[in-house]
Amino acid sequence: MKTAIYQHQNIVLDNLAREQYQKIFLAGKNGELHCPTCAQKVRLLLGIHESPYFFHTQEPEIHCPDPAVTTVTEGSASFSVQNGFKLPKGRTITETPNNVELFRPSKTIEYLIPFKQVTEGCQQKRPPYLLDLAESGVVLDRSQTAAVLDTEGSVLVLAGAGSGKTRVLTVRTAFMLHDKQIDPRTIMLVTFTTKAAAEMKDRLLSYPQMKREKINQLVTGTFHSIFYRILMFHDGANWSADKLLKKEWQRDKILKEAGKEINLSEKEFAFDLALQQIGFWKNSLLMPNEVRPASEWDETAVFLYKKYEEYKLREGLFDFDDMLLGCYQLLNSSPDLLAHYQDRFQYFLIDEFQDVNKVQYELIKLLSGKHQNVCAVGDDDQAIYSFRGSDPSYLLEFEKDFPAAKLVILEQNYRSSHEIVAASTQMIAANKVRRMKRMKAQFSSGLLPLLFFPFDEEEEATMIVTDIQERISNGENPSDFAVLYRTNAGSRAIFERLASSNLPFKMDQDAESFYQRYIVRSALSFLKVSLNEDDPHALSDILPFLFLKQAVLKELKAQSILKDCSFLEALSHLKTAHAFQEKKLKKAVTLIRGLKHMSPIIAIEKIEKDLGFLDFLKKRGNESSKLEKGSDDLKDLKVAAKSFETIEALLAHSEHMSAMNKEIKKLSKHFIDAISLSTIHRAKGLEYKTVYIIGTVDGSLPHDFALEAQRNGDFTAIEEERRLFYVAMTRARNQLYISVPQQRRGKKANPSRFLAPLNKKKKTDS
Ligand SMILES: Nc1ncnc2c1ncn2[C@@H]1O[C@H](COP(=O)(O)OP(=O)(O)OP(=O)(O)O)[C@@H](O)[C@H]1O
Repeated sequence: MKTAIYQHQNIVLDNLAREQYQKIFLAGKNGELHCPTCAQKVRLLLGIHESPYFFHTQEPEIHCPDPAVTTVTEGSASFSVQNGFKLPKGRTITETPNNVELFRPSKTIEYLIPFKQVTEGCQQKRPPYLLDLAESGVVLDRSQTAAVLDTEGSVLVLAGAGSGKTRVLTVRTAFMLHDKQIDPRTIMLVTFTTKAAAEMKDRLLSYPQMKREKINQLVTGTFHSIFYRILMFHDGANWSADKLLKKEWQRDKILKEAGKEINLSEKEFAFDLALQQIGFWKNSLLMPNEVRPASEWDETAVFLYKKYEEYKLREGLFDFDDMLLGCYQLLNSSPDLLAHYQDRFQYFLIDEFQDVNKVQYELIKLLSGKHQNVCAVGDDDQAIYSFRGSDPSYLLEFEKDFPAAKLVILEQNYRSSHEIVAASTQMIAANKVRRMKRMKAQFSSGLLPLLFFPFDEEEEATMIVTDIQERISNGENPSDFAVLYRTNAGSRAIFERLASSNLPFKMDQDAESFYQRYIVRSALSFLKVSLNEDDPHALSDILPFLFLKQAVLKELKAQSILKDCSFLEALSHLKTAHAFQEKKLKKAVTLIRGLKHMSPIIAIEKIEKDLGFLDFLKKRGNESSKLEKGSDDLKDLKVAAKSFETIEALLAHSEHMSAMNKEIKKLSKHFIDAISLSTIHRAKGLEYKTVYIIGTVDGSLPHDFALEAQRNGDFTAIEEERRLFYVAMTRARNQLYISVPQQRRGKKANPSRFLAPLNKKKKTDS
C-alpha cells in the first residue's frame, strides 16, 4: 500500500520527498500512521529489497487496497475524500518539492566474469603425511601443496583473500616437524595477533602425529612477544614487565605533560593522533632528530616525540614499539649475539607479511641472514596498516632482499561465492601497485552483490536493520551478519538503530560512544549549560571554546557566590584584561541562554557560527589532522539532531546512547550469536555469511584525506583505501550489500569512485 494518514494528512509514497521517509518510518513505529481504508495502524517498510510500502501491524496481516481519491469542492476550498476521511487538499505533505530525488531501487552488480568450476587436473604426487592430513579433512590444493613442500630456501606465498593461508602455514609447520624432522626450536612462526598464534597451535595439535611437547618448543607469537622474550633473556633488569607503558592513557599522560611546556591544552590538541604518529615514526626507524616535519602539526608532534623519548629514558620505562626497536639495536650492537641467533633460527614463517613495518622487516632480514629460509605469506591487496608504519613494498619487492626466493600464488578462494570473488577482483584490479592475481571461487550462489541507495545515514541504518530483522525471523542467525564501516564515527546511526531494536549485537571494545567524542560532547555541553546554568562539568567543557583556561572555573564559582548569580552569568563578570574578550563573553552568555528556546539543529548551528565553535576548531583544534576533523563530528551531530524536536530530547538520547555503548561493550564479551558491528580494519581475517558495507561514498570510502592526497599527486593513500574496500567485500561468504547513501553529513554525496569498475561489462572469463 502506498498511502497512509499521518497527523490528519494524506501521504502518498510515490510523491513523498526522500528526506521524509525516515520521519514517516519513525511515526509508524510510534503508532502514528493509519490506513486510509480501514483506519487501522500501519507502518512503513523501509528495506533493501523492495520499494517502500505501508503495511498493517495487526496479525494476521490484512491487505487494504490504496484508496481511490475523489476531489470535492466546498465553497472555495477543495478536499480529497478517502473512505470517509475528508482531507483538505492544501494540507497534504505529499507534494514533491522541486529537485528532490525519489526512492531509488537497489541494483545488482551485473557485469561479472562468468563462473567456471575449478578443476584441479591430475593430482601431483603428495607425501604420505599430506595424504593422512587429507584423510582427516585437511585437503590442500596444488598451489597450497607447493607452498607447503618448498621448505628449503625463501618463498613468497602470495595468498589472495580466503585462499587458506592459515591452513598453508600450519600444514607447512607440521610437515617440517613430521617429515623433515626439523628441530622445532629452530622455527620462528610469526603471526599478526596473539589469538592467531594460539589458533595455529590448536590446529597443529589437531593434526595427525603432532605432539604437544614439540609444538610447545616452536618459537611462535607476534613480533612483539617473540622479540620481547629475547630482550628479557639478555637484559631482564631493564625490560621487566613493570616498566612497560602498557596502557594508552599512560603514554597519553606523558605527552600531555610535555605539551604543557608549549602551552598545548589537553582539550585542544589531538594527543591520541600524536601518539599514533610517534608509533609510526618509531616503526619506520625514524628517531626524533631524523623526522622531517611536513606541517606545523608535525612539528608539534616531533617536539612531543622527543620529550616522550627523553621521559622514558629518564624513568627507565619502555613502550610496545621499544620492544622491536630495542631488539634491533641489541642485535646490531652485538655481532656475537646476532651470530648466535642466526644459528639458532633457521626457518622463518611469517603471516600477514603485507603488514610488516620497517623495524620488523629489518629484524627478519638480520636474523635470516645466514640461512635465508624465509616463508613470507601475505596478500598485497589486503595491506591496510600504513598509518602504523606497515609497508606493502616489503612484500611487493621481496625478491630484492631474497633474490633466490620462489613465488607461489594461491588463487583459489574457499570462502566466498563466485559473485563476491568476481566483484572484488574486478574492483581491486584498478590499483596500480599490486601483484596480479586471478582469484577463483569454488561455488556460485546465484546471489549478485547488491548496491542500495538510502537517503542518508539514518535511513541507511533503518534499511539494514529492517533487512536483518526479516532474515532472522526467517531462521538466519544474528552471527551470520556483519555491518562494516570505515571509521568508528560512521557507526553512530546503525548503533542507535540496533540499540533500539531487540537484536543482539556486538562491537569493538575501543569504539567510544559518538556522544562522548570530544567535539560532540563539547557542543552538547553548550546545550546543557543553556538548560542548567550551574552545570560545572558542562561549563568546564565549553571553556576552551570561549578561549578560556580551565583555571577560570574557580574564578567563575567565586564570582557566582559574590554576585549571587549562576556560573554562566558569572562569565559576563569575568575580568580577562582584554576588553574585547569581556564584551564577547557577555554576548556569549546571552547567546547560550537563548539556545534552550531553539530546535536542536538550529541551536547547534548557532553554537557553530555565532558562538565561534568552528573558528575555534580552525584556530586551535585538529582540523589539520588526517583522519578525524572536528567539523565532521559536528556535521554528524547535526544529522543525528534532525530527529529531535527539543534539546531535552536530544540530550536525553545522547545520555541513553552513551550508557548503551558501555552496556553493549560489556555484553559483547559474552555474546556469541550476535550481529557484528566493526570497522573494516577490525574485521580483517574474519568472515560472515552476509556483509553490509555502509557509507560507500567519496569522502567516507575513500576517506577525505586520501582524496586530498590524490589531488596533491600522491596515490598511495587512495590505493590503500581501495584495499580496505577489498578487505570489506571479501569478508562476505554468501551475500554482500553495498550501501551508497545519497547524502552524507547533510550534503549530497557521490558514490564511491571504487564502484566504477563494477559497472563495466566484462565479456569473457579472464
Ligand atoms: N584446500 C582447501 N579446501 C577447502 N577449504 C579450504 C582449503 N584451504 C582453506 N580452506 C578454507 O577456506 C577458508 C578461508 O581460509 P583462511 O581463513 O585460512 O583464509 P585466509 O587466506 O587467511 O583469508 P583472508 O586473508 O581473506 O583473511 C577457511 O574456512 C578454510 O578452512
